[in-house]
Amino acid sequence: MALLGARGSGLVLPKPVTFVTGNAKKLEEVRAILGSSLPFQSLRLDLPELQGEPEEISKEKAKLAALQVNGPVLVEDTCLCFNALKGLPGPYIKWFLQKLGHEGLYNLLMAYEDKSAYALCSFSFATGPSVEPITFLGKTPGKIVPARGPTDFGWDAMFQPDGYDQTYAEMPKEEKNKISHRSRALALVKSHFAEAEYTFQTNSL
Ligand SMILES: O=P(O)(O)OP(=O)(O)OP(=O)(O)OC[C@H]1O[C@@H](n2cnc3c(O)ncnc32)[C@H](O)[C@@H]1O
Ligand SMILES: [Mg+2]
Repeated sequence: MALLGARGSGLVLPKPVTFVTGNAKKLEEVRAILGSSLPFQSLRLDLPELQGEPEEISKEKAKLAALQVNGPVLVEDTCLCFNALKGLPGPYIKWFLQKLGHEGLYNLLMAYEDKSAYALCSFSFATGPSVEPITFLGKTPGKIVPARGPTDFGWDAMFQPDGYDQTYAEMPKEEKNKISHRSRALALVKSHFAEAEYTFQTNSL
């Protein structure tokens, strides 16, 4: 056995971290945001869509992923929360978007003057299947608008972050990645890894 990344005095992990998601667009953003700062591998897997509070959903997702991978995993769950609807659709946004589309989602807010919303990303990291995951939250406030821009990533076209006159979909990717819910949560993930100084075990041939 040899140790990789042997700068650390932290916990030795049996394998590299695997980011588990069924969403190629998420993976693309996670790659762009992390760059070479936190090496990881990815596994395309549709984990169950759970119910509950965002942090709990994310933690449960990490436990399920760690069982599949049998090693360290990173997962995330994303919510889109309408303030007028007391945070709904929240973690159920995937089904709302799938059934109602952008227009139907916007129409949910027709009866309300308050179009404010926030995007919330909950990353969870588990070092293995029998270890309690740690969660990192990132939130970006904004408002819900009729769809503008490309519609190839979820609800990007209908979310306009505060302080911008473009929707996430209209912004250059680098701009979204600077201020997004995902990048804010990943900044905390990065700090955690910097502090924890994990080292990774690898088989040396
Ligand atoms: O396998 P996982 O990682 O769960 O991928 P998913 O697509 O099922 O994702 P979620 O369960 O977190 O559901 C979130 C929904 O919000 C969408 N979404 C996630 N991040 C987004 C972002 O940054 N911008 C726009 N839509 C996003 C995503 O396409 C889903 O419809
Ligand atoms: Mg999902």
